[in-house]
Amino acid sequence: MNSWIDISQRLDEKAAVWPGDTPFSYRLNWGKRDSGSVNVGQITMSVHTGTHIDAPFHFDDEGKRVIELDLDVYIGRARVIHLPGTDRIGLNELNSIGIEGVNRLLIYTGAWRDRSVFPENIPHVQPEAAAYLSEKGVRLIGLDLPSVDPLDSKELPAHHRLTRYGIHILEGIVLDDVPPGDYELAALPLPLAEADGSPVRAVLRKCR
Ligand SMILES: N[C@@H](CC(=O)c1ccccc1NC=O)C(=O)O
Ligand SMILES: [Zn+2]
Ligand SMILES: [Zn+2]
Repeated sequence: MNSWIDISQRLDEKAAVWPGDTPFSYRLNWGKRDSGSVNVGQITMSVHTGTHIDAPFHFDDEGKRVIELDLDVYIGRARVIHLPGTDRIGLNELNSIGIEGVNRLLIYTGAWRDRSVFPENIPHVQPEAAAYLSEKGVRLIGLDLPSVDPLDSKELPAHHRLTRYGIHILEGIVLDDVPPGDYELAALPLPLAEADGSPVRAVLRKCR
């Protein structure tokens, strides 16, 4: 039996959020003692907290909402690559590794070290990489970072360009202990009808 590797961030009140965004909270609304039978909780969070996917509606008013996203993208064979110490993910970086025929590409950068603190600086995806990625077959890109664009970007060029090329975005994965190679991935969004993003439980299993 091959066991699944959890590559999701833990969700508790220590989870780092985008500056000014809603903190994560889980609250027991009804205690078993009050209800007589059950504990019933409530969560409050930004959908961009921890390990999550972006729907195009996040950066485009006309873009797809989470429920409209193709599920095939989030389950299936994925390649993990390591780009430690890089400040950008562009054609040079991707070319030197080779990603022919890869449909789901997960990138370890190691740049977000302390996940209880929102990072100050992160590597970003160069928009020019989107065409190259799609030509190679990539339909999902996942990073161990809170965004595919620089944190101070308002235009979000990588988000837009990736989406234009049919590449879906997975952010905040944890690849610290995952060697490069081929895996099966499952990282399904919740069936949120209107949302611009969704938390996911992302898991990998080594392909044999
Ligand atoms: N684009 C970011 C999220 C983002 O930009 C954001 C998330 C929550 C609150 C504010 C945000 N951006 C504000 O400029 C992301 O990739 O998830
Ligand atoms: Zn996001
Ligand atoms: Zn994003």
